[in-house]
Amino acid sequence: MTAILKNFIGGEWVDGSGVTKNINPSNTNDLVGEYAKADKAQTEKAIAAAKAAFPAWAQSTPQVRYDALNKISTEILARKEELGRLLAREEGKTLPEGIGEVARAGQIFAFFAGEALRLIGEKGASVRPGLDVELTREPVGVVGMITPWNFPIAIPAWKIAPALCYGNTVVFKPAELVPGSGHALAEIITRSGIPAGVFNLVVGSGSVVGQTLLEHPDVAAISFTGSVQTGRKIAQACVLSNPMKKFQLEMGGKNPLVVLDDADLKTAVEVAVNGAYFSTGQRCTASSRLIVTEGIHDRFVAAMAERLSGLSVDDALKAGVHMGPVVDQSQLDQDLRYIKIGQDEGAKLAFGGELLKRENPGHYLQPALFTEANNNMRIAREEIFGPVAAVIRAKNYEEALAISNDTEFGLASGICTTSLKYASHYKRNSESGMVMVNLPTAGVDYHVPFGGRKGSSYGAREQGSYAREFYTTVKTAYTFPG
Ligand SMILES: NC(=O)C1=CN([C@@H]2O[C@H](COP(=O)(O)OP(=O)(O)OC[C@H]3O[C@@H](n4cnc5c(N)ncnc54)[C@H](OP(=O)(O)O)[C@@H]3O)[C@@H](O)[C@H]2O)C=CC1
Ligand SMILES: O=C(O)CCC(=O)C(=O)O
Repeated sequence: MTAILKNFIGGEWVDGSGVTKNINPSNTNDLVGEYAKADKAQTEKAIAAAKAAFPAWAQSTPQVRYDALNKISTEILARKEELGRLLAREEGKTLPEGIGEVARAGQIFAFFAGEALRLIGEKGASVRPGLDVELTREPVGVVGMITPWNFPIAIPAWKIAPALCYGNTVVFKPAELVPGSGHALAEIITRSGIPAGVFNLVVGSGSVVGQTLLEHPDVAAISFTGSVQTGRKIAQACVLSNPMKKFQLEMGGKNPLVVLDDADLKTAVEVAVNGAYFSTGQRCTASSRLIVTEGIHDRFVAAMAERLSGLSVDDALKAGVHMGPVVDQSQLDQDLRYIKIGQDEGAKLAFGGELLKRENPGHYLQPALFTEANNNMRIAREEIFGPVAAVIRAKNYEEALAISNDTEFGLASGICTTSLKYASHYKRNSESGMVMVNLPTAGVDYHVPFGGRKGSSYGAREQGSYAREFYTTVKTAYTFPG
């Protein structure tokens, strides 16, 4: 019997009113852990604790915040192998991917430790004689964080670190499917020296914990990453709440990767395989539309099929595995449903798409590659969120660009080409928040803005110093010295 891991509310570890089980998708007989589920009343307590802690934390010195964030970073980085193993075990990323994600979380805390020292206001002349104008940034208040299962430590890190850095207090709800990494992060945060109530962890469902955060008048802002469907509900709730809440939404993608005739074939295949299938394709930045021009199309498809046949799909913790399992049965059902939809729509399943059996029972799916797809098909328009990509043929660069932009999403996009002219044109004209040249659409730096356009994102950018737009509010002060 393992102990049920508790929630952290107002500086204390507390029992929940239910339990959520964390199951290893590589081996569904393996119980990773059991976690106390918070109910509405406990979530309200966490909000009250965060509200009470806010005035003092908002006034804390940059040195205090630097020290806390730096301490969190140091512990995460020192334990990256162990935490990476936990992450891979609960989410199904491969071990190197899990360790990489943990390292990224540690680096994010280090970055925001430094940011705490860099937050300085501005002073300027007034348009009226004799007056001074000062611009300062103040924290927003209690921030509710609702995070998804696909990056169980990096996404919480890139929300919690800036929130604390700029003087906000936090109520953090990890995805119920993968609470382990969020819980481990919370333990580390509790050892950082921050006062009780500044950071609170409430594991529980979106419909209870998430909904309470959305409805509560003392939550000033919501930072959300997840599906478009839930994102819309969050936007609505934040606008209808009284007072209205600030909110930021990072949602889906249907990210294009354009491959031009002049691309280096080997590079294009590596970029496409990484972008579409690594992390089991469960990245909002994954390349799910591979838009390939006529002259390279057949060679690209043949090379992709060959490369995919060499990928090892197995237990995320096994050495040498390229792709772990799908996160759970419901996501696997969604992937299989879309594979059937693609076939029914007339696309050709050129590789994969079948369930795989491995030593232990898990959600193993052979990466699927469709060809002969067109951009009107559902497999080219709707986010699948699994290891499924579709090749769409284009006559030339101009048509490839038009297809690339013909989507309701706009998170990431990429192009493989050796032409400076096309690369430059694509960077300027691709309607996405992040553009990659000869690089996978997924996999980004932690010190620069992350976010998209159109249906992919709403509100201020996350990550890097741009995160301050969301986690602070600007005050304009006028002084007449007399
Ligand atoms: N763009 C991205 O980064 C991601 C996109 N997705 C997409 O979403 C699909 C479904 O995945 P899923 O995890 O269910 O995504 P959701 O959008 O449902 O979940 C994301 C987070 O929102 C919470 N949530 C759900 N409903 C509510 C609500 N009514 N009020 C407040 N919070 C809520 C969830 O809680 P809980 O799940 O704990 O109940 C979770 O913490 C995927 O197949 C994929 O297409 C998923 C993950 C990330
Ligand atoms: O591509 C990345 O590095 C980040 C992807 C991401 O944030 C997501 O899938 O939610």
